[in-house]
Amino acid sequence: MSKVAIVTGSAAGLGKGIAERLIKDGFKVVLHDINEAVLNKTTEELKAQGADVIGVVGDVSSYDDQENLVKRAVSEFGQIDVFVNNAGIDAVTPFLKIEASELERVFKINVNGTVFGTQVAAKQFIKQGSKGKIINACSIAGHESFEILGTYCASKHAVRSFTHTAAKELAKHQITVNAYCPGIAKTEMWDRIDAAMVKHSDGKLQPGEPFANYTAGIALQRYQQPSDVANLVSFLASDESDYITGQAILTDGGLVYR
Ligand SMILES: NC(=O)C1=CN([C@@H]2O[C@H](COP(=O)(O)OP(=O)(O)OC[C@H]3O[C@@H](n4cnc5c(N)ncnc54)[C@H](O)[C@@H]3O)[C@@H](O)[C@H]2O)C=CC1
Ligand SMILES: CC(=O)C(C)=O
Repeated sequence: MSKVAIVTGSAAGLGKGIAERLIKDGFKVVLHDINEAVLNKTTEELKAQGADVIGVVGDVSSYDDQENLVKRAVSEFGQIDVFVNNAGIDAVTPFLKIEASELERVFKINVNGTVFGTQVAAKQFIKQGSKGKIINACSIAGHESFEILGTYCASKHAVRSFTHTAAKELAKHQITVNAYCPGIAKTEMWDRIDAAMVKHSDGKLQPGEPFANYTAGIALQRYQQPSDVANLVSFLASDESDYITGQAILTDGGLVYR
């Protein structure tokens, strides 16, 4: 029987790449995103390629939406095996200008979203009496704290911490919890980060320069493709990773060394 994976924030970017790879690996996939129009487009695109997918609209920062996501997955496909907490947002602000609204917005999605996704997935795995795999989007920013990315970095450090705690508590149910930590991938997220870094540079940086500066530090001398990230998630979603839990694994072409 085919396994079932849920991937949040999978209408575009890294989440879409992960969904495509899991489909190739033989999974039925539940796509999920807050952006209904793009989600519908991606769902139709993948169905047209023969994939067994459904799309569910929702906001990861809402526990009810996450519960509904699992309910929809189970009613459509009968069970779940893998839950990828991929959805996340960025923020670029000099430290002295960080406001409460930014902290709340970013933590609600990146941290609360990951915690709620982990909770609803784990409850379903326990109900099924099956093993399960929870895979979280962390980042190089969950291992290192970069200038003017303070809120984002703190949220990803929190994701790494919750990955450790959840792994320890859920291991007795044969549920593993791991995280993938990408480096610099040219998705819409980095387009936004680049534009914001230019805005905060007082005319010192031109569009494209922040991205170029970050990628210049990559040992393998190229920026990341969604497929690079998906390769790691594919492994973490497979039985091959059964003896790995509580790890936040870097996939960054050689940028941050831990
Ligand atoms: N792009 C990069 O270089 C890196 C990205 N990451 C992480 O990987 C994950 C994916 O990043 P990207 O694909 O680059 O981002 P992206 O911004 O290009 O795409 C994110 C997707 O998530 C959706 N989304 C946003 N808020 C949501 C919410 N509240 N509920 C449901 N869906 C929501 C968006 O509509 C979008 O389709 C994020 O957690 C990000 O922090 C980590 C390291 C590097
Ligand atoms: C987008 C991201 O995760 C960075 C800048 O590390």
